[in-house]
Amino acid sequence: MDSPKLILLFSGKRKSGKDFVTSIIQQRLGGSSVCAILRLSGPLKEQYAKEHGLDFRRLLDASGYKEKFREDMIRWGEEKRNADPGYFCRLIVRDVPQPVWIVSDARRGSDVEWFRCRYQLQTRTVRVQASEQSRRERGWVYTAGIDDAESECGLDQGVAFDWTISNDSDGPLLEEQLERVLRVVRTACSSDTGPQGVQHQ
Ligand SMILES: Nc1ncnc2c1ncn2[C@@H]1O[C@H](COP(=O)(O)OP(=O)(O)OP(=O)(O)O)[C@@H](O)[C@H]1O
Ligand SMILES: C[C@@](O)(CCOP(=O)(O)O)CC(=O)O
Repeated sequence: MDSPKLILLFSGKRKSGKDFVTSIIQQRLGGSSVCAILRLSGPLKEQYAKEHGLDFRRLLDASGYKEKFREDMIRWGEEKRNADPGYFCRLIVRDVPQPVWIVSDARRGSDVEWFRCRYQLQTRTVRVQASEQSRRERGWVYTAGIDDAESECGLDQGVAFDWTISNDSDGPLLEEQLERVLRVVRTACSSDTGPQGVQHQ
């Protein structure tokens, strides 16, 4: 099994900026040769697109396309997860050589448990927070059945996040907040023993 030095599990509501923030972290760490961004929704969207004759690439981007199918994709993914909660987790960690893994879309307690159980020392959790106003400005529209369901609310309680990042244009500077996370990642990467004893700040 591949053994990463550090795994950052990101979660946050729709349009909080998970993709935006994780991509900055990847760039700051030196790009995709050092840091892999893994999406639980990647294999889900790929299989869903195949079965339903959809455009997989467009399901991955930040446009409105994926929103047309979100409710049904959630239902479809939950069927798989109910049968096997680690189904998508196992798929995304296959053959990942980079020392730092970012999972950009943890949504459920079972996602966090899966990583903590297998990579106890390496796993850290990061919450991306944004106001409803910021999220609306980025295109979010409240949708009953999605925004009040497990896919969006599964990690609202029950996880003591190692870091919470505020991603609002009128909030604390993003770069300064990310620097705290980056310091810990760099320390873990430069230590022979990995993240043991590396404290978050
Ligand atoms: N701090 C920011 N400054 C400028 N644009 C931002 C910022 N954060 C997010 N955005 C933009 O807002 C949009 C939504 O962000 P992003 O796709 O990262 O959110 P997300 O949490 O991954 O959303 P979803 O889960 O709904 O796909 C994107 O177009 C992104 O570029
Ligand atoms: C179907 C689903 O994977 C869509 C995720 O899309 P995105 O991370 O918002 O691009 C959400 C879920 O798994 O509950």
